[in-house]
Amino acid sequence: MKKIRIGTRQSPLALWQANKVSDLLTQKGCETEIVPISSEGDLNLKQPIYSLGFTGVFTKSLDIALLNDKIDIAVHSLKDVPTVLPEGLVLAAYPERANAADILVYKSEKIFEKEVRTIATGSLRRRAFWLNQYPNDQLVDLRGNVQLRLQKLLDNDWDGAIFALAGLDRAEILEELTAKKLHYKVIDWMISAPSQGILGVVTRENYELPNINNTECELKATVERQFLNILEGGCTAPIGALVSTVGEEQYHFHGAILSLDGQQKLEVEEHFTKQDFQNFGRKMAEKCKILGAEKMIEQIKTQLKKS
Ligand SMILES: NCc1[nH]cc(CCC(=O)O)c1CC(=O)O
Repeated sequence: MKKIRIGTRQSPLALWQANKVSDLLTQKGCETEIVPISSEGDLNLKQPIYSLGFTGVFTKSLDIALLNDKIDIAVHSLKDVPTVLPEGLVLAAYPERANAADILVYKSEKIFEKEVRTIATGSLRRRAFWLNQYPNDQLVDLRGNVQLRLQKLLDNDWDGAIFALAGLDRAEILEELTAKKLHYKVIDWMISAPSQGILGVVTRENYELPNINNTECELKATVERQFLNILEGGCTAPIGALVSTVGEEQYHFHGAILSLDGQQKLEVEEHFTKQDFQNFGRKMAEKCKILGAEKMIEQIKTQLKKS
């Protein structure tokens, strides 16, 4: 059998993820080769992500490598993968999900007593959720891979920054925080990004990938991404969605859309069973629309165009 060429971004987190998929394929008896490729989202760190002008800032160069047959599969953090893939490419496997939570990394326990905090994040969703909870806080933009972002937190006079627990865990940085005199806490009231923590493997449509899929992850990803796809319709909006397992073939959905300033929040929450998962993301998105989500999206689009 031919070697499977695994395309990945070059950040330590991306390489960890690619190696994870490589191990799974090796266990299936395949030979693999890691092919690092740089992405627009990694090269351009000056502009906020949403202002780069297209979705897929982290995935585009890997999509092109796939379509040009330079690689056989691309490994991504699924939350970076747009809900609609380029013609000819498909999501072929969802191998695992790490903890989906967002965490606050901070410098001092006094942060919780302050009246006004300065919090760094590059994510519209994290910013909006944070402002919803702490309307007086200052939010500053923060870009770069997780190592770079941690360094920027240390170099600046900010109180804290928000990260995906999965990212710090996989890049093996959680253990390093104490040595850097940093603390962290799960932000349990923040709804994570659709498919946060899930690994996604993209291939060409006709490519035969050995089975490394995890059907539980696929179910969760499908529901969360369907919710996102139907609500956002091609814009970048503060949207959270998380499916949790509550029993055998029993799940809980929690989703929300917020205004950019965090002042408005539409939240939906419901249980469902495996039998109903195919259309459940859509059902929850329609429920948000009835509550007024479309008007919020229009406002967000207008505000983002102006900024
Ligand atoms: N946009 C960057 C990105 N893409 C995926 C992760 C973390 C891993 C994951 O959520 O799967 C991160 C870092 C972060 O959000 O702090």
